[in-house]
Amino acid sequence: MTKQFDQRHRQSRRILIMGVSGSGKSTIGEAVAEKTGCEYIDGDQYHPPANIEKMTKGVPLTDDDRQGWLEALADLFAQHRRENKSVMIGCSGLKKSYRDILRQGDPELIILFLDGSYDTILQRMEERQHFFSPQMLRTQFDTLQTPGSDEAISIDISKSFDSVIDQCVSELEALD
Ligand SMILES: Nc1ncnc2c1ncn2[C@@H]1O[C@H](COP(=O)(O)OP(=O)(O)OP(=O)(O)O)[C@@H](O)[C@H]1O
Ligand SMILES: O=C(O)[C@H](O)[C@@H](O)[C@H](O)[C@H](O)CO
Repeated sequence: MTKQFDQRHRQSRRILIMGVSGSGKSTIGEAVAEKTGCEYIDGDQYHPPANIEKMTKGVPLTDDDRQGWLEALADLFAQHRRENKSVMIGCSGLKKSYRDILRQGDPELIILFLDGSYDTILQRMEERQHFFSPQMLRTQFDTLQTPGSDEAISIDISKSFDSVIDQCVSELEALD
């Protein structure tokens, strides 16, 4: 078991946990946030109803559909930064330009990229109940602009659930 962060000796920080649909943002993000003592917010909660309706019908979102949603998440990062509070937000953040919008909320944003293959993620998606259909996974990979090591910390999600959580926690601890 990885040790908990000692909150007394650490600055607050804002963390984006990103990756295609089904990469584990909600499940891994919530567990990592809990272990590191920070709040977790699922970006899906901030989609306007029209976006959810579109995805439920199997229609991928466009840049325009995502614009206001990304701005709302950037505002959340900014609010936490102003209040000197830590937060982790799960958001696909597929394109560099999307991550640039999110960084407007915090230029020092820490990014964890949940990196996995199409086949691994497809299998996991097929085993869950969710409004986002596995048939749309290909479009997520088509849109994804993989962040380099200068932009994000890459996490290998092919491993077990606990091992992925431990990877995330140790990477964050290493930043302390
Ligand atoms: N390392 C892992 N090993 C096995 N299953 C995993 C692992 N990580 C996540 N999962 C499972 O994969 C599925 C997808 O994870 P999750 O719903 O957290 O992804 P997500 O990125 O939040 O998806 P979405 O963006 O569509 O909401 C879940 O059923 C989750 O339990
Ligand atoms: O940018 C996008 O295409 C969307 O954010 C999707 O990735 C969904 O929000 C989500 O991941 C499905 O639950």
